[in-house]
Amino acid sequence: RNAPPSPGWAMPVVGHLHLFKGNPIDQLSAWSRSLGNIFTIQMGPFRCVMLNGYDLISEACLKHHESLLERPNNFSHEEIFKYAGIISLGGRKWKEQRAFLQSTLRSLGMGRNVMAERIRVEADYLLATIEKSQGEATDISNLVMVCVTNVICGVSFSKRFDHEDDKIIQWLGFVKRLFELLGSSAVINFFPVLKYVPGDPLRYKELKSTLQKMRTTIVEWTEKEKRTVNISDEAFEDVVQAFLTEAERKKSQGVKDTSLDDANLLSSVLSFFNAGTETTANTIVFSVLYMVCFPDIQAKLYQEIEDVVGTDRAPDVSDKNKLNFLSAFIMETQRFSGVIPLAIDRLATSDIHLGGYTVTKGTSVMLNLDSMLRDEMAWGDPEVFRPDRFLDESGSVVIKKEFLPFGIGKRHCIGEGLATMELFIFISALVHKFEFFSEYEDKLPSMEPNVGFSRAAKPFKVKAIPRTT
Ligand code: HEM
Repeated sequence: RNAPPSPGWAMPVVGHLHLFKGNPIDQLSAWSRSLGNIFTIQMGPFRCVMLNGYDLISEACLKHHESLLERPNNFSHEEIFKYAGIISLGGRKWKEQRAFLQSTLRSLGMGRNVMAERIRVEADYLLATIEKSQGEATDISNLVMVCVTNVICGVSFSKRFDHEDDKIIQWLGFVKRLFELLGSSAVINFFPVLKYVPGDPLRYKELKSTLQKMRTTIVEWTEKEKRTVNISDEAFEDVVQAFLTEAERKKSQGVKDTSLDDANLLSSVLSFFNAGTETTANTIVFSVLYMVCFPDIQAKLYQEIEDVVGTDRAPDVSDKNKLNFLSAFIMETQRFSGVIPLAIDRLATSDIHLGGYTVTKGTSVMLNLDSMLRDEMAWGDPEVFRPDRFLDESGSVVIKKEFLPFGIGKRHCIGEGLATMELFIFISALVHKFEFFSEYEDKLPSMEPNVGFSRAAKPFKVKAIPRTT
């Protein structure tokens, strides 16, 4: 039925899974080169259409948005989110959840700017902890992960943990193990019957118990029972308080059919942790890696801060519009690292006509964000790290339409504002405070990333030497 082309013969049961060779993201890019920007792959029982390039992705997300609101019924939505919360909901319930959370996050970032305050506190802790290393080679990735996790704890339920606190160390252990277990049991996504294999060869039972521990921890942290809710309160300091107040308000108005309930509160907060910590932490760690690998760029970043802000204080959000090279560097870090290569999958709920083909109802639709961030036509030399590509001749910031690391359309990343603020505050504080060097005199760390659900820098250590002012 005028379906987009596929890479070859789909075997019974496995479909095209047998054709994947090496890194799956590279394989998908290779197929887009041979088959074009739209193609079909059968992954076990799931028929998926892969979209590449700005034209098709923006057409799908902007013009056909209403047909792509739902998520497919798959393993991760079922096991991680139990089909609840902002990431997994679809249709009307998703619209309500999204509108509420979006306006709450926006309010937290305005006026007194509770968000910026919380990020600043974490940035100060990060600098102080790195300084304790006294120039010894250190892997900063865990430290950064604790700081961005604390930001999500603060924004969600006004909590922060000391870096040595058992609770946060245990949480990071869960997160690390969750990603490993999602890898080992991924095959269940395509063959659900494997859940029932005796013993636990695919670590499915361990996955379920890890997720249960994560949910219990979040319930504990939100301290719902201890909170008092007053529906006339307009001001709030965190998402949980705003959520409970709005839920109570709806109840008092007799609204019954609402997604503002306990199950969605828990899964939405869990979504913030799952979508908003590794992504942000990995980007910050990549920025330090690139500073080490490109000392001239690192020097230029510091020089700009010295010229525009001075050396007495770290930049704050009000300086952002004057620090054009820093903004360009952060965007190039996001483009070059491509922390999220594929957006979160969607389900076509009606037939969609795209690129001369028909995407039939019931198909999963996957958006290859990498195909835009590394588009040769758009960037010329996408394989080169060059922040200047985001500046014009007069030094003003220019952003190409293909720069979409947070996705596009109504279902794009809800945390974009928070993430952008975090990247600016953390990265500018690091540049201002330290000069970073490779662990070795004669060798730079590898820029080749580890690829899983997201991209991360391969483990590396840096020497952080405080700037003398
Ligand atoms: C550098 C950091 C981040 C990157 C690169 C990133 C990227 C993305 C991308 C590509 C998507 C999918 C968009 C789509 O399907 O079109 C997404 C969705 C999402 N992100 Fe982020 N994200 C980041 C940080 C955050 C933060 C800090 C939060 C915390 C609030 C967050 C929460 C979410 C949620 C809840 C969704 C699902 C939205 C929905 O389904 O409506 N993200 N993100």
